[in-house]
Amino acid sequence: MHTLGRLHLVTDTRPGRDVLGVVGHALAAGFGVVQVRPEDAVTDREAYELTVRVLALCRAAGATCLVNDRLHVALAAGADGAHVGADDLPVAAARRVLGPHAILGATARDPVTARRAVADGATYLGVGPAYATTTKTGLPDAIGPAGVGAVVSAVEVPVVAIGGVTPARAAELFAAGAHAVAVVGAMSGAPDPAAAAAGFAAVLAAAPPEPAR
Ligand SMILES: Cc1ncc(COP(=O)(O)OP(=O)(O)O)c(N)n1
Ligand SMILES: Cc1nc(C(=O)O)sc1CCOP(=O)(O)O
Ligand SMILES: [Mg+2]
Repeated sequence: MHTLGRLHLVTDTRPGRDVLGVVGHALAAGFGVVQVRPEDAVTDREAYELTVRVLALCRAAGATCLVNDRLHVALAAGADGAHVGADDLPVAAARRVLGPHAILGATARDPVTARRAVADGATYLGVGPAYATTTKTGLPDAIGPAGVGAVVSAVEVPVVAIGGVTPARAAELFAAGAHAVAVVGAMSGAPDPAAAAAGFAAVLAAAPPEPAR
């Protein structure tokens, strides 16, 4: 049984978004993980201050707080771990920076990359884009539930599906074996984030139990 939460909110620091408000709605609905993902234009000082505030909300809710890309921010703020991808520190280097116990996520879009990331020290994999997304540009084509399932079959660590995830699609991804889903736009762009969060929680409650691993 994997202990990582199964609903991940990834913060949206684009202008006009209510970052902390959305985090609050997600945590209240039972999201177990918040990943702080500052846009590139966000300074380290701002990223650190945001992480400290998100971490406090996570601690109060018993949730996990991760930081995307900026390992020094994760360490300085005392977050639970970090996430790296192809343009960030290599997984093995990130593991050396974070130490042996931190949660370390790595992006993997196929089974070969996934196995290598796990061998290098990743404790979970972010796999996508599951569906088309407008939140991040320059991504390859969507891999769909089947592509996510191919990675699930290749590794023992939890797979977190990301990219275009909505409540309806989350159900498909859980059925394909994803341990968790990670969400940006379906929460931060929702007219009613509390209702959106409740929708994700309802889908998780109805998901089939994971097979013992
Ligand atoms: C859960 C999860 N999966 C994938 C990503 C993407 O990380 P990366 O490929 O490094 O891209 P950026 O998010 O840094 O633009 C993620 N952040 N979280
Ligand atoms: C940050 C990110 N990484 C992806 C990947 O596939 O690696 S997809 C993505 C954006 C996800 O945003 P939304 O939930 O709004 O589609
Ligand atoms: Mg990255």
